[in-house]
This record gives sequence, structure tokens and C-alpha cells, in this order.
Amino acid sequence: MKIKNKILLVVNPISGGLNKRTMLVTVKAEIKKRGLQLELYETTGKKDKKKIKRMIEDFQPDHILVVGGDGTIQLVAEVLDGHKISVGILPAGSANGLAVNLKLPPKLQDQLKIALGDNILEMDVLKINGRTCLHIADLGINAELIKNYEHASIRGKLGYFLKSIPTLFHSNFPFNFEIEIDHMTVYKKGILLAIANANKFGTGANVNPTGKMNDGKFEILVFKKLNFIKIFKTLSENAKLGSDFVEIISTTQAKIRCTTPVAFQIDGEYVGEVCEVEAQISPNKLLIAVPSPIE
Ligand SMILES: Nc1ncnc2c1ncn2[C@@H]1O[C@H](COP(=O)(O)OP(=O)(O)OP(=O)(O)O)[C@@H](O)[C@H]1O
Repeated sequence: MKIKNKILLVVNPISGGLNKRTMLVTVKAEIKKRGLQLELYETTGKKDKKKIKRMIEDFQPDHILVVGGDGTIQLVAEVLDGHKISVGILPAGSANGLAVNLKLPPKLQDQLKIALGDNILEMDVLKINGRTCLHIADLGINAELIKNYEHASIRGKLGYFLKSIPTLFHSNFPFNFEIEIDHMTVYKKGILLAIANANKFGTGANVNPTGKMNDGKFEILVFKKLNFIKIFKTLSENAKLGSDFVEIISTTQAKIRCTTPVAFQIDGEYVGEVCEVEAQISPNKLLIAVPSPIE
């Protein structure tokens, strides 16, 4: 395992609506205690990629610690595309979908041990319509919910639930999906088509229980109908979802077309309505610190 001497700490000061001051005191104290060199970068929302790239060239870090939500981790992953620098996450966003999938613990001290530890996962990264996806993207009803939730005044799971009621009434589901994989085309009808590198949505729904983040593949999940009991079951760790509820296709690349524009989200961020999506596994992995070795 590569020795970590130089740590670049990337902090998003606004993510999750949290004040990071106390958190940063703890993080800096731990880095000092370990005798590591530290450089801090605070994101501004403007030209962050370019500025982080320059810091990497100047400081030559061995490891990057990210304090932020999924958007900040994506930003760092994009800067690191092709680099062999590892990343540790200190989740500080509103949903923290990647942290949920990596099973990171809730306490900062435990997160720090993992984020500075030696268990590094060579994680697959998806490129979807040219954007980076680290855990789950989807077309359909969940993306519509995320779009409405972004404008909601009540945050958290309650806000998501309250927003779901009008969304379900106004949605045009089911949608017609044309899925092209290796020159073979299949047609599916469903309420939601997910493109999953990981197992869970940020809300904890375990929709892809057998998916692995380091197998060089992703899953296309087509949810056929709106079955609230089955959706509720996905919140259990060992959810068994029959093919009458969800159909799963494992692949390395796919083109998906819809007959009408459908709401689309990547890693919990609403992208817009699209008719065509192209997804493939990137040749470059993201080296990410995880709680225990993952085969
Ligand atoms: N200093 C800043 N001021 C305003 N916006 C910022 C700043 N730094 C970063 N951003 C914006 O923050 C967004 C990324 O936030 P991030 O996804 O990390 O947190 P979040 O939205 O709270 O969390 P999650 O994705 O887990 O729900 C990007 O849109 C980026 O442009």
C-alpha cells in the first residue's frame, strides 16, 4: 500500500447546509497527529476543477480527503480521471448516496480512520452522456421526484415523501424504453429505468442488491410497475425483488432511447428531460477508501 504523506483536503463549504468549522478542526488535528502534510482547498462553485488540477500539479498529494456531498466527490473524481491518487470521503452533503453505498459509519472519528486508512477499493466509474456517475442514475419517476424535491421547502425524507404524491399523479408513466446492448435491442415498459454501479439510492432503497462496485460492469434495472409494498421492501438490506417487479441486465455499455422525453438524474442531481442516454464503464477506476477490504 502506498504511504500517505501529503494530503489534499477538498472542502465544499456549502454542501448539506452544514457549517464545517468544527468538523475541520477535528480533521486537521488528526492529520497533524499523524504527521502528514496538508493543503486545503475550499470549493467556490466556479472553476473548481481547474484549480484543483493546478493544486495537484503543484502539491503532488498522495491522497485526497473530500468533505462534501456527492457533487463534490464527482468533481474530484473527474479531476482524478486517469491519476493513481486515492480518495477518502468525509460525507457532508444532503443525501450522501455514495457514502451510503460504501457503508461509511455515521461518526466523524470512525469516518476519518477509514478515509485515511489502507482499504482501497478500485471502484468502477460510469460515464453517462459524457457525465460522471459514481452510484446510480435513473430515467423516470425517481428523477421526477428529485427534480420536485430540489424545489421543496421541507428537506429530508419527509420532504421527499410529501413531494412524491403530486409527482405520482402528474407523471406520464409507464415509459417505453429501447435498450441497445452489443448490437441487440430489447424493448421494455416501466416506471423507472435505473443505471446502477452501486446497490442503493441515497434514500437507502436497496434496488440492486447483487450489484458490485468493482466488477467492471453496471446494471440496468427496469422497474415495471408502481408497487408500494415492493418499494417499501427495498428498504430492507436483503430485499428479494422478483422479475415481475424489476428486470435486471448486467453490462459494460448501453444505449437507451425513450419515445418521449423522460426526467433524468445522476447521483441524486436532476439533469433534465432526455430521449437518449449512452452509458459505459470508464477505463479508469476511482481509488476510494472503504471500511473493509472488498473482493
Ligand atoms: N463555495 C460555494 N458556493 C456555492 N456553491 C458551491 C460552492 N462550492 C461548491 N458549490 C456547489 O456545490 C454543489 C455540490 O454540492 P454537493 O453535491 O457536494 O453537496 P449537496 O448537494 O449538499 O449534497 P448531495 O449531493 O449529497 O445531496 C455544486 O453544484 C457546486 O457548484
